[in-house]
Amino acid sequence: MSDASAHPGSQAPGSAATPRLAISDLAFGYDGKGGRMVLENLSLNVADGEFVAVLGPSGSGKSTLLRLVTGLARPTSGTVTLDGTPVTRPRPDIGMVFQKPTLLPWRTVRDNVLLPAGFARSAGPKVRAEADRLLEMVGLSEAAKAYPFQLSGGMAQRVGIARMLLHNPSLLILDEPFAALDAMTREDLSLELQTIWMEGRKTALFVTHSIPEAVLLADRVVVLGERPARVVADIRVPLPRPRTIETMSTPEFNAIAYDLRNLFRDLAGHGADKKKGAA
Ligand SMILES: Nc1ncnc2c1ncn2[C@@H]1O[C@H](COP(=O)(O)OP(=O)(O)OP(=O)(O)O)[C@@H](O)[C@H]1O
Repeated sequence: MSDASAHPGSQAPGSAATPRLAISDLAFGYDGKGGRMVLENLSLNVADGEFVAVLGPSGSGKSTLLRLVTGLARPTSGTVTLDGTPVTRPRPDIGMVFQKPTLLPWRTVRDNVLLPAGFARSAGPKVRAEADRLLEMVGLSEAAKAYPFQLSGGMAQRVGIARMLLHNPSLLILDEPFAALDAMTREDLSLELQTIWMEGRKTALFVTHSIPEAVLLADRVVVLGERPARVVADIRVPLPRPRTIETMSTPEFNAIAYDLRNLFRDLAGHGADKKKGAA
């Protein structure tokens, strides 16, 4: 099942195709070395321009992994390097989106997009123009002066995506960005994310609980095991791009989704009463 050796993104650091993002022998516990570890022996490489989805049982440490990759937390041991440089703090070339976009309620949509640049008053004209371009790209030009309470969940997440893109990051880190949305909006935004990723030639690491969403978007789906988590499977998704809603009804798509579903059943011990990590 594991396909780790077959893909350039899974080669060792320093090999012919040096990965953009190299996660090496990562360990992390919230209580330090003596406490119960969340991640252990976790290694994962992501190649330049690759879209990698991360699936795993609930509580296995997916969000924790993303916190380490973005520099919001430091590993107990092991390393995270981006373009050969250790990631030790949040940086402008790494853009992040979370399940809830955490918009400032007293600021307009436009100011929320401009938050990383210190709002409209302190941002220069170039950055303000970029915010307007991004708002147009995510279909929110007309809502630029609205406040977060006036937005639907999908609109709010679009603001979060535009904000993530303000400094044109080359690595996108997305933690269940569409989990709180209805099915149709979720599909629309997934395909918009694919466009943003393809047109911007970005690298993406994307956590989701949805097997179809992972297969629709990713070049590779990596699966984390139970806590302390490490990568237990690494599956290539060789479906042509751009993928569409129709892609989801092809036999190739369904075969990959089926394999992943079986893998999850194995991880959860087949029991109907056991918690499931993906749908
Ligand atoms: N700030 C924290 N302090 C202590 N323990 C934490 C903290 N944040 C998370 N944990 C624990 O670390 C483990 C991994 O949590 P994490 O949120 O990374 O998992 P996850 O795979 O993203 O979960 P889910 O799929 O449910 O979102 C869980 O057991 C959680 O209770």
